[in-house]
Amino acid sequence: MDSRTKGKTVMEVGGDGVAVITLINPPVNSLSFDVLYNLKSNYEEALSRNDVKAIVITGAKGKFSGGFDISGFSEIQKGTMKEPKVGFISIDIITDLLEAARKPSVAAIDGLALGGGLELSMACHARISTPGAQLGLPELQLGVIPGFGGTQRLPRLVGLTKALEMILTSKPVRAEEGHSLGLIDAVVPSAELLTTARRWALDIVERRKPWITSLLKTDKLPPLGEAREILKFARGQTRKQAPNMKHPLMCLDALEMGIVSGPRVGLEKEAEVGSQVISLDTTKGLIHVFFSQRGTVKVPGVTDRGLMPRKIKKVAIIGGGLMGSGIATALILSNYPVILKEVNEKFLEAGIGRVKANLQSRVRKGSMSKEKFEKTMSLLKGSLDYESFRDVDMVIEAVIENISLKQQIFADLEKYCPQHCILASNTSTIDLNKIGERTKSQDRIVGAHFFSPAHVMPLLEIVRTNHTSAQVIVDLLDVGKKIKKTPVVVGNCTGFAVNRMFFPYTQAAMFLVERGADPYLIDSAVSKFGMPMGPFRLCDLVGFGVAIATATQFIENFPERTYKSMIIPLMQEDKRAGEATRKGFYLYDDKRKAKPDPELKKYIEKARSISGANVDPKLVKLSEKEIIEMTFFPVVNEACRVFAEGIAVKAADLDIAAIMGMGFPPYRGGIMFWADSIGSKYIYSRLDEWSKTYGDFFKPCAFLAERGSKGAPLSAPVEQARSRL
Ligand SMILES: CCC[C@H](O)CC(=O)SCCNC(=O)CCNC(=O)[C@H](O)C(C)(C)COP(=O)([O-])OP(=O)([O-])OC[C@H]1O[C@@H](n2cnc3c(N)ncnc32)[C@H](O)[C@@H]1OP(=O)([O-])[O-]
Ligand SMILES: NC(=O)c1ccc[n+]([C@@H]2O[C@H](COP(=O)([O-])OP(=O)(O)OC[C@H]3O[C@@H](n4cnc5c(N)ncnc54)[C@H](O)[C@@H]3O)[C@@H](O)[C@H]2O)c1
Repeated sequence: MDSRTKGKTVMEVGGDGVAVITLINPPVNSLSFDVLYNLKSNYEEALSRNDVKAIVITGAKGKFSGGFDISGFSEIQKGTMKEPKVGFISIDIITDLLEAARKPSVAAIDGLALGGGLELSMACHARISTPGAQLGLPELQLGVIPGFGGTQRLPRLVGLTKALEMILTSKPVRAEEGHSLGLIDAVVPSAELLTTARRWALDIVERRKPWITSLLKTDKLPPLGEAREILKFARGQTRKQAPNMKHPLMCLDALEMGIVSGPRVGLEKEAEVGSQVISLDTTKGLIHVFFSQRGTVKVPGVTDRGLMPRKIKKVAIIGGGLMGSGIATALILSNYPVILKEVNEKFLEAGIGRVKANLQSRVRKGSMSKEKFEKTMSLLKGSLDYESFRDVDMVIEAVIENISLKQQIFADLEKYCPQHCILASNTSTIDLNKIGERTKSQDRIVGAHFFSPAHVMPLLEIVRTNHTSAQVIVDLLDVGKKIKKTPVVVGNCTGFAVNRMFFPYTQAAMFLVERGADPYLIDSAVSKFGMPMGPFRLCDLVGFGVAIATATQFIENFPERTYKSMIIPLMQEDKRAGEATRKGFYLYDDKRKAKPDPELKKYIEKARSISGANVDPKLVKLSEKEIIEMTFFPVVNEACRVFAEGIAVKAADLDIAAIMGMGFPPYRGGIMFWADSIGSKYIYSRLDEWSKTYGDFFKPCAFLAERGSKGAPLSAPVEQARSRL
């Protein structure tokens, strides 16, 4: 293969008259333009050869195709690649050359057929798949739309309602379900895939099997009036669930056009819309997230050294509270045997009970069978001492946030655990060097910072000190992958990456409220921006105890940029501690529904009199845009510090940390990507102005000042010398 080309197809013609065209573009046989143009020429050859009666399309190495090559979108966005004529691939090649051919084709699907991969297969005249293969159109998740005919063929194969569900949720179905839906014609074992597909193709030629053109099918489509109603409902839901994104509605336009005006017009609309969505800002953000998420496991100086992860056969967890039980759940769900240690029988029983409850909720929802529940629970053993720690490969400490307790535990672990054992802590804020101070095992001490609830939240911050060995990081990255977390490797400091970014966000909100801004308007603006909830609703959810404990760490470590507000401590004095006490910034009813509380004013006024802050008429009347800037620019400022200090090795890691740890909207690409879309110059000038009026909390850091003065992107790499990793 030419090193400049990305993938190819190969064609082999058998003695039976079947041409097998194989898609080859590792690792997932994505459909790059090179693959697609190769496919076109192979196809033309197959159609012109007299010794070819039928065609089978398949993918190399157990995967049909993961869809269009996503890097192609980035290249088109950057202008480094020219987009082909609108409709050239979907209409000229896939429809007019392939589907309308006078020789039939069958798709032989192993492993997966996603996005453009499934769309290509739907243009074939039959589809044979192996069991368990994943079939789906996940394009909306990337900010694009199914653009190789998927908006037209999927509803015609599986019906409008199911097609909408698959497209709007981006969720794939397994081959067995695909078979019952009519998407797949037969499911056969891997070893029989090609022979069955070849035979099927010849049977179509011989008219022993039907020659089905998906685009012309109408039997699964509802009558027009009903279809319009279904689409109207889908539009309403989409507007509610994705209010800041245009591409899902544009996708529905293409789908509707095909139903109302026929599939050819639908294909044209799909091609037009497909090309328009590529340049949307939200699409740029989502595509950036796709690659950034996969990039977090590439850590310079760690993962490029040829180290192989060691096998972790058994894990011990210390502390079966909220976090320990969640971590245990995540591990046993991925088949790791786990020992859970607690202080006494009562706490141990409670911890195991929490793990059980986590799994039982899956059984109740039907996503876990009773047998699987029993089997999974059998991987968990309780313990009250360290005797059973003698053969564990990794320990994760998750006791309360108390330095001397953690120091004692790590000293004990050094005595009982084998020498190779990884010693991890789930601390949210404490310096890991302090935790390991009483040991000689600094090279195997690492942070494994999970987020609550640990068995649900997708992020794992892997915290590395200057002493942690690369091998330990490689091992933990592997565990992270096995338990289906997205790991981000960060350096050691108070709050690491996520909590450091989180802190100024709530602080800024408190600052604004003390100067007269309405907390409920702030929450509403932040939710509209795309966060799952505003800062005040979040404080209520997390609880004021946690909020105060975290604030204390920040006041101690970063006093020069901490805004000290008394609102939360004053409420806590009055036994208002957030949602758990049914009173915080909001009042909560039995169904946990939040409603504004007029009494809140009282606490704000009292806090204002303590801090000496005055109501500022400008801040009382902030627009939504100004609220977003005043709450998120301080976050950008802190993210810049984290980046400049080398706590994060790549700006894109902070994007993923913000999305998965803070709930920052993925379609904005993450905190640094969003900041660059606004421009460093503007962010710097706003913070600089506020710091002059309101004090050092807003003061732009040196990194932001330097880049802002030049208007340079914040995400451009920091010189290696300054990076800590
Ligand atoms: C006009 C166009 C119309 C069309 O309708 C649009 C589309 O088809 S849009 C597409 C619709 N399709 C989708 O949205 C599917 C997107 N892909 C996925 O969901 C998962 O990657 C998949 C399930 C396939 C494998 O999961 P896994 O086993 O956990 O593995 P992994 O996730 O770690 O990936 C391994 C490597 O493969 C890379 N790569 C993967 N796919 C693509 C791609 N399409 N392209 C390029 N690269 C791709 C990935 O970056 C990574 O590279 P690296 O350098 O090693 O970091
Ligand atoms: N709660 C969160 O949202 C969150 C998120 C991320 C990280 N963390 C961190 O996780 C850790 C645990 O937090 P949590 O919320 O699960 O606390 P928790 O109070 O719910 O649980 C702590 C558990 O540790 C047990 N324990 C105490 N000493 C022990 C010992 N010597 N041996 C065995 N067990 C012992 C306690 O009995 C208790 O059950 C803390 O370091 C915290 O900072 C918490």
